[in-house]
Amino acid sequence: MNTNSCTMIIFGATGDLTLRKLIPAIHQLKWGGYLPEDFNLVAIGRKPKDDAEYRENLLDGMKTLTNILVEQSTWDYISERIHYFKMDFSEDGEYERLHAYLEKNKKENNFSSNYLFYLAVAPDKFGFIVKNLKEKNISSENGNWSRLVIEKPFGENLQTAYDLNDEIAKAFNEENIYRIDHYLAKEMIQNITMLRFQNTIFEPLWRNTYIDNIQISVLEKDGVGSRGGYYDQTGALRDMVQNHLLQTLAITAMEPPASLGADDMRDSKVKLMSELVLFDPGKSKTDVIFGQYEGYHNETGIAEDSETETFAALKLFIDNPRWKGVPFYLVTGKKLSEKSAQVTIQFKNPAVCNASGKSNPIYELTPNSCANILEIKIQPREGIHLRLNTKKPAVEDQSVVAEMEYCQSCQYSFNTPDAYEKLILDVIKGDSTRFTRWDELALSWYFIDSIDKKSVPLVSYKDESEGPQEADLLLKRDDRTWWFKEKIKRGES
Ligand SMILES: NC(=O)C1=CN([C@@H]2O[C@H](COP(=O)(O)OP(=O)(O)OC[C@H]3O[C@@H](n4cnc5c(N)ncnc54)[C@H](OP(=O)(O)O)[C@@H]3O)[C@@H](O)[C@H]2O)C=CC1
Ligand SMILES: O=C1O[C@H](COP(=O)(O)O)[C@@H](O)[C@H](O)[C@H]1O
Repeated sequence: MNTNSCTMIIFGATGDLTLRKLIPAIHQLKWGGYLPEDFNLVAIGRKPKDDAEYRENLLDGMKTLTNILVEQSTWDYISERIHYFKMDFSEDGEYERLHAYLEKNKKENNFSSNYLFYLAVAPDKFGFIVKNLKEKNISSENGNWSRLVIEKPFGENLQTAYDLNDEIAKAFNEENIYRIDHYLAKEMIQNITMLRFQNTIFEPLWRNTYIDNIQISVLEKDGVGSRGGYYDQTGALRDMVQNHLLQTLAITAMEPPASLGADDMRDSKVKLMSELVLFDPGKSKTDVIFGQYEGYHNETGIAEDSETETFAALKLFIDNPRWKGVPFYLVTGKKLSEKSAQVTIQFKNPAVCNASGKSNPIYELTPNSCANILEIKIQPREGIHLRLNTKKPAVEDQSVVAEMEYCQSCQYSFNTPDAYEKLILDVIKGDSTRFTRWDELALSWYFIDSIDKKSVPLVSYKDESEGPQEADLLLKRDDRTWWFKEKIKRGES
């Protein structure tokens, strides 16, 4: 048995995720020499196509939707191993055909008996597919493995997430379930752990004594595109905040784990997730802002009277001694003026700045520009930005801000693997460190469910703007500003 050989079976293989992320990731894995030799991909879609047409669609998608450089011999190699299987996965009867197809290919074409099932489908389809995989006995035998990769969002709220988890647990053991959150595989999100725990200058300051507030912003330039049907049922809170933003928050704010191993890391994140609170759940109205871009109703698949939020900003707290009193501001939205993601840690003002303000000749800075800032840049540019106060070289004493920039993507751009490459390889190797455990997920839903969505008014914002003004007021009330806006003003990436 070759544990690294694999037959990957993608449900939803004609969809956006497969085109934009999964196939490019397979291409890059092969190009980098990481794809197992014994690899085949069964691509399940309901549209009538043959292999040649499907492979052509994938190649077009890679060329037009991604910026990867398609290498001809790499593409020739993987495209031969991609097999289109027409199937309507909402029909029970179809699974017997799939079973027979896999068995036949195992015998005749040496397909590996290690199965990687990838559910790149709308969340309401997860349970049905998994139930049928189990009932129709589509799994590996004789010491081979069957692993299940489930996309996000995992459920629509705490209850449906529980129901889904129960359904999946009937078919797969926890160690074979890989709940994906691709932000966990982004280089700079992983780097947060290194930065905190491998630099003596940060960890002692990582607490309310020294930190004023933390901001996590994930902004997107694109609108909903071809995903209107899915997105309109989901909204920004469930599409982005429940998973990517809360996971980023957990990694930023968790207590030091006992080790950097999968379970210790996840134990620390679980503890943190259990401590998330809105200042006052009754205050969803003021501490949560929902927006919708003006052109949203013109997108395909959007209900005429849709009130789905495409922008969400919120202020929350972590109820533990380390973070008591420190607000965390989260923001995400579509159709904004730029695509970027960052975590910004604003330290407290130095005493001299607070005490004297403009009357002190040393500090002619405004309180905002006085604060030390540590910015972890996740995308598009990966890196770290640190803002320090220094003395301006002059006869008189004056301070000046020194902006220190480390551009990681400038140094490593060609070698940095995309998140999906790392995640697919992790599944093939059986390493679940970068995946979400059930208890983390349940707690994140518990927090999201505490937001009284109905009490939050929906405001409109201009396409390609910086979001609704109401989001500014959320910080202005606290005498603060969004750091991502400061960056846009200065034209930084
Ligand atoms: N797109 C992205 O950037 C990201 C997506 N995700 C997650 O990935 C999952 C998939 O998203 P995405 O690819 O965007 O969704 P799409 O709507 O683009 O794709 C869904 C796919 O499922 C297929 N499908 C639907 N019903 C059936 C059926 N009964 N039988 C066979 N095939 C069917 C569709 O086929 P058909 O074309 O015939 O309708 C389509 O190929 C979601 O859970 C999403 O949250 C996560 C991160 C990023
Ligand atoms: O999970 C999702 O993520 C993408 C954004 O991912 P990124 O890696 O490009 O930042 C988002 O567009 C999509 O709506 C959501 O489902």
